[in-house]
Amino acid sequence: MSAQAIDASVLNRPLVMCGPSGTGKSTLLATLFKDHPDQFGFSVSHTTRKPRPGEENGREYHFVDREEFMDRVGKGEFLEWAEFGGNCYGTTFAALTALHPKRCILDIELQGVLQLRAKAAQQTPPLNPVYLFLSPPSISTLKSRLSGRGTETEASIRKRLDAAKAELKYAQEGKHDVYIVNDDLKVAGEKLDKVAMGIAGWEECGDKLPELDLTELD
Ligand SMILES: Nc1ncnc2c1ncn2[C@@H]1O[C@H](COP(=O)(O)OP(=O)(O)OP(=O)(O)O)[C@@H](O)[C@H]1O
Repeated sequence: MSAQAIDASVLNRPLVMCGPSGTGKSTLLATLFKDHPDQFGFSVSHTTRKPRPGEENGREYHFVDREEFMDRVGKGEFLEWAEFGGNCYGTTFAALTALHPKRCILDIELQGVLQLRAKAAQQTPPLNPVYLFLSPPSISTLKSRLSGRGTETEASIRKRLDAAKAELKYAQEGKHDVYIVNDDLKVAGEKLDKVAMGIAGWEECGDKLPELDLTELD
């Protein structure tokens, strides 16, 4: 545990990790979780896709059929949901509550962030997430990280770059609480640590969003 003052009230606020695919969210979160075991929790999402070998209901996902999923959508249980490739995916408010007293970390895409923004304040008790945007230092770095990861096809990289454009455009509106530029992994990691642990001064420890030319993503 850090010797610095911790703002306890902030730990009740879900931390929403935003940022384009390939910026380094998973890499930084893996270090955060390793450095602070049992302090944070990732919510288990619901999906209508079939479990893959080795996946367990309630661990990787809550696996449900479309009828149940839509029933839950109708009841307003999801803080965000979307359909990808013919399957539905979403996060319920209950999945967040289940993590208590661990601080909940959400890694969601722009559409999810927008839904969460619209619904969070209406919950009882109201949810007051901290929205953190992880920015690449440049568009060329983002591209090279995405292709360097070796996990994506050309088509999937194209899709991710299109989505990155929307993510970055939205970030430029200045609506996130904190921006961190992931240039040097260690420096970015220290900042994420401060924000996630709610260490006094976390709101001011971020970076200025770099001026990125989004046409480089065309
Ligand atoms: N600061 C950094 N310097 C150099 N390479 C980095 C840095 N941060 C991340 N990377 C590398 O960039 C690639 C993308 O990182 P990562 O998979 O964490 O991105 P992500 O934002 O979680 O993407 P997705 O949303 O698709 O899961 C990885 O190969 C990772 O090792």
